[in-house]
Amino acid sequence: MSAAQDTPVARRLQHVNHIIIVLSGKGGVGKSSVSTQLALSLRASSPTTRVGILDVDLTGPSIPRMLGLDGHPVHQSSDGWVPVYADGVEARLSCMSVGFLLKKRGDSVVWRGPKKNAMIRQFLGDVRWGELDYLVIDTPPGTSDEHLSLLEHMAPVHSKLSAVIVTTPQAVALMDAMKCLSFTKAVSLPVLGLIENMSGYVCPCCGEISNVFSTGGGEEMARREGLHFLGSLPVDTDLVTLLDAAEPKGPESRAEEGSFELMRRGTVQALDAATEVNKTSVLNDTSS
Ligand SMILES: Nc1ncnc2c1ncn2[C@@H]1O[C@H](COP(=O)(O)OP(=O)(O)OP(=O)(O)O)[C@@H](O)[C@H]1O
Ligand code: SF4
Repeated sequence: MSAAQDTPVARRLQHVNHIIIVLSGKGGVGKSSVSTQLALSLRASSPTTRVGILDVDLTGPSIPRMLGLDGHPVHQSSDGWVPVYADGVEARLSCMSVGFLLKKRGDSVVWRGPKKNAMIRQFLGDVRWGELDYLVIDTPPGTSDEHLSLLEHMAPVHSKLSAVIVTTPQAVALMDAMKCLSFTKAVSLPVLGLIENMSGYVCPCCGEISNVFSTGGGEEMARREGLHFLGSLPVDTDLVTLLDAAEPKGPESRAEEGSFELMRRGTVQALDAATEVNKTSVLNDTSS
């Protein structure tokens, strides 16, 4: 690590292998649900895989609720903040969110850019993530102060930083997803691929998938833009029940299910492909 890179953020992230930033152009498309399910699925991929999930949706943090961790206290140790473990003593799914710091559920954060930036720097520089295979970061919709702060602190010190974009199939959501994509190009953030959420509806009686809205728009956008398509997730009433449940639940409850497993596999394959490209370009750079 060069002196310029020896920052608190660099020290905290040096044992984090991949960082996946989850983006969506539009609000309410299921970005937090996808972040949660991606983290759960990655954790379930092997008995030793360790995953962190950082919620930087500062004005609307929903990860604690989705993981059944609402109201959990955060411990401050002499060596920084201890993340909240969604799986108790196993400690393979750690979580940090501004939601843990609010006095009560439903309180809101009304901060300007500099204060948000300071909070994000603190999350990245003070949380004791330890060794992680993946750190999944849930962000607010659109591209705002939070996204710029994340990149400002992480891009100079971490080489395996990438994004996934979540969209729904409707044209308005796809237009906003395109804006997200253009943001990633402007800031040179590699995109692993696109996930289409709320793609069809799973009948709770027979499991049949019906296309209530349009479907396939995300896949079409991925093809057009030369992105990996990481999978489509149907509207699933079971998922709403699980995510909205106030009671803590087993964190792997949905992880083995088909569409999430496909999304996890798509993401891991895209990460492997991106790592290969990096290796090849490093080899080319050194041989020229
Ligand atoms: N595939 C799905 N099937 C059924 N319900 C879903 C699905 N994806 C998300 N939801 C539900 O839609 C609502 C919004 O989801 P979520 O909070 O993940 O969206 P978001 O894009 O993160 O929102 P925000 O813009 O507030 O950050 C939640 O109630 C969630 O349970
Ligand atoms: S999908 Fe099948 S079970 Fe569901 S409402 Fe239609 S016919 Fe009934």
